[in-house]
Amino acid sequence: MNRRSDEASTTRRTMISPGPDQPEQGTMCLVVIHGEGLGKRIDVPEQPIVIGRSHDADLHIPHVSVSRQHCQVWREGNACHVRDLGATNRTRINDLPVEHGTLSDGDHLTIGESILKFIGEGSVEARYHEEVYQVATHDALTGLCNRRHFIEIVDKEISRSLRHERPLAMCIVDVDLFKPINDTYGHIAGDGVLRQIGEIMRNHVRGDDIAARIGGEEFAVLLPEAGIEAAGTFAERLRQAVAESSFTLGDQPHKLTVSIGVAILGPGREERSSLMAAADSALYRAKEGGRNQVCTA
Ligand SMILES: Nc1nc2c(ncn2[C@@H]2O[C@H](COP(=O)(O)OP(=O)(O)OP(=O)(O)O)[C@@H](O)[C@H]2O)c(=O)[nH]1
Repeated sequence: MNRRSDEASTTRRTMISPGPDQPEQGTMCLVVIHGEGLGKRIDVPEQPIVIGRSHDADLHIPHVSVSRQHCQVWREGNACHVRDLGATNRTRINDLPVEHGTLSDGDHLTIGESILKFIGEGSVEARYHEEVYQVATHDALTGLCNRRHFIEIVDKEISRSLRHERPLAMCIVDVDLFKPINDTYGHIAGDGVLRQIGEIMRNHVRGDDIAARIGGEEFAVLLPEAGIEAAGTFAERLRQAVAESSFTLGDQPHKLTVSIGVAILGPGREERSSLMAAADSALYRAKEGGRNQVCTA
């Protein structure tokens, strides 16, 4: 028997994987592939949506080269239409300035110095961009929004609340005495605690509320349409839920608490920095007051 046929008779083939799952058919969308807003993605609906520098734009690109209301896009059947809204830097499709045009799969739409790629319906690429965007905007440990994404949402919600004269509240949540947990049980156990607190937060926010991990053991929740009373009630429920939970550390059940600072948008607090500073100083008072409590600004 020659060597070649010997190998052939003993070689086994192992199927490691049948291949990727059948990708879901994505809807048509635009993804920022260059410049400010990198990774942002927006579906193209039938109702026109606005891309621009304004916080009110459906796709907000905060860069000086982008006009406040730069262009509109909408779908009609399988076609994606674009209309320039009189932008100083005219909207371009595949680098040609347009007043009105349609996009085909893979076309580039230039908005100021940002370039968006159009991905037609059913393209596998849409899913890839969704996953990249998810990674870029979420915290890997807890799955909540990351700080950068949270800040973008806060800016947008502040602008919406001021325009419509609607309430907006922010809670900053800090784990009490977390350092001793790390020191006693190690960082991996500490990470497990953060993950569990993230899960409790996810179970408590609803609708349009946004929960985020904004620092090591610091979390935040933005509550659109909530005044001080509603936000305080939410924060108290969250505080209780954490206090009533059991955390396993070193194979033993443990109790943990959080302190929460709450602030609402209002005079002197009409910017992200002042709103966050107010929630932060309320949190400081909660810590000073003995922890495991909610303080409002
Ligand atoms: N396991 C883990 N620990 C982290 C992470 N980020 C920050 N920390 C730790 O979080 C701890 C924060 O401790 P401090 O800010 O001193 O506060 P504290 O012990 O929680 O006390 P109070 O806030 O006053 O109640 C530090 O030990 C950091 O090392 C993380 O991602 N994972």
